[in-house]
Amino acid sequence: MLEVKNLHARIGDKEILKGINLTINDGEVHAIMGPNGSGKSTLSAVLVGNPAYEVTEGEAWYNGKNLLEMKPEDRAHEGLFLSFQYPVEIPGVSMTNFMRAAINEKRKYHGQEPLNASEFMKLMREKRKVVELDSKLAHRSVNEGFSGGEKKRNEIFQMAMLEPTLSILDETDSGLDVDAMRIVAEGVNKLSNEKTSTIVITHYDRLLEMIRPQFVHVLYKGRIVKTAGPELAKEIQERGFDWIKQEADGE
Ligand SMILES: Nc1ncnc2c1ncn2[C@@H]1O[C@H](COP(=O)(O)OP(=O)(O)OP(=O)(O)O)[C@@H](O)[C@H]1O
Repeated sequence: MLEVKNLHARIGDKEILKGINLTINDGEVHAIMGPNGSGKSTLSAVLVGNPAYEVTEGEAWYNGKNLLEMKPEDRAHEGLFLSFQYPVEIPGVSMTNFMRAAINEKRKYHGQEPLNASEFMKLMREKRKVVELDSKLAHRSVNEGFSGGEKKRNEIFQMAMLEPTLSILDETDSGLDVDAMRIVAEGVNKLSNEKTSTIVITHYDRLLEMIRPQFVHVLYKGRIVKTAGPELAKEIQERGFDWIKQEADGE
């Protein structure tokens, strides 16, 4: 699904990613943890093609394609999805129109006919049920005046609609309460299958208890310095990051 090799990236003259190596196979769920400022959000931004970051070295292959050479919108059309730490509000654009444009752009990219109004509404209804999104929210402007939890549910709804193959959920510091965490976790669990993969960026062991990743990575100073199973998240919760920092700095 995804193979990242020796990825280096910077913003301005500050190097943030300093050689990331990460392999994600179909059907796997990976968690990325790490102290504040270690580069977690930067990694997700670079993978989806945020132009603010410059890749200076390394490679990223996504289902056999050179991810770094693809335009950001094509990465999305190819099935990459990023859920933001802080979802944006788009006043005046209804969720329905927003999703219809997104779905039909993706269909066009794959040489498919656009969905007509009734096909689209049927899909909306189906997916709303999966993530238990209130129909009133679906008819309002994108995220406008939504509570934090409603924005999260809405993002998971967008994910359900777009059927990504690789989802990156950046939940670091997003201040999720227990209910919002459950929404994210249930959404990920319901939408996961053997052909999709997920990267969850989080500080919360609670979220990982619900999502159960097979791999937990620790990012520190722009590198993945430790990889283990879900027990690592528990250990970090109990012991913090200092011991991992010491191990990494001592090398
Ligand atoms: N636009 C920017 N301009 C300057 N520095 C930036 C910019 N974006 C990120 N950085 C810096 O890059 C480093 C890594 O930031 P990043 O947001 O990737 O960390 P993070 O691991 O996601 O942190 P957190 O856990 O606090 O969300 C930080 O030192 C940050 O200040």
